[in-house]
Amino acid sequence: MLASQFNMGKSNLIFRQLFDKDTSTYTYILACSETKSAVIIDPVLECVERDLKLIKELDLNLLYGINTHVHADHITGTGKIKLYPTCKSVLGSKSGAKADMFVEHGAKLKFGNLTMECRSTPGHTNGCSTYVLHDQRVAFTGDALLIRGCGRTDFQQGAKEILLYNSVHSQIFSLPSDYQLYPAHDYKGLTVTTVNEEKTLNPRLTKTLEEFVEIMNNLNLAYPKRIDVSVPANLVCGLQD
Ligand SMILES: N[C@@H](CCC(=O)N[C@@H](CSS)C(=O)NCC(=O)O)C(=O)O
Repeated sequence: MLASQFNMGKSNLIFRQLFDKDTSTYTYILACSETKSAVIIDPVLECVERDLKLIKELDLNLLYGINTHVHADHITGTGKIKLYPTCKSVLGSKSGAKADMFVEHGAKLKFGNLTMECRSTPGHTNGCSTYVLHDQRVAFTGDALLIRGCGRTDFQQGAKEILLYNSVHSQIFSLPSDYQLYPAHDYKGLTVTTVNEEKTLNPRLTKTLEEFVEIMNNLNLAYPKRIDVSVPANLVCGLQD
């Protein structure tokens, strides 16, 4: 069964998980089935036509284009999606980038009869946010927590291993263990995890803080290929000329 067909708690959530294979990025379309009010999380510029086509086919009314953070590996699609008349771009208040709306830790975003809580989860970047739908028992973790991994901590705002470790433990691992977690990327073909799975199986975040710092300092990842174009564009929300 596809993740998008799971019945997640209350059934008034329309849920679609979309994938960009060039950057291994997940984009999510979420909507209230009663009102058709919708949000899109982490759209990729090159996939905007696909996303808007689906939004139209499902007869949704897009309210928010949310970026979980300022991405370094791809240009966000929110600048282009904002051409959709009712849509406002949304970013965490500590992101240091442009957006129509900034959300603080603890803020609630409503779309139709659904409510999403914003939790600040810095470390990969300063403005990283995780979005939680408590009634549906799901959270969208951006790059803070990946399936059996986590976002790197070696660029943008510098070495932030301790910050990321504390963010994940205090804001994501503190959620009930059955909550499903959807990341912004997966590089191994996985689609979804749970709080319990990551609390017990994550090879980085189950370690002590000292061990975590050591692991993160030895990832030896190549810089994202498109970082030099992506970050400047995303600082202005990927806005189109
Ligand atoms: N090869 C990709 C970039 C891969 C990468 O660095 N991914 C980031 C998230 S996107 S900035 C990351 O945090 N990875 C953590 C990990 O453990 O893989 C490219 O060139 O774009």
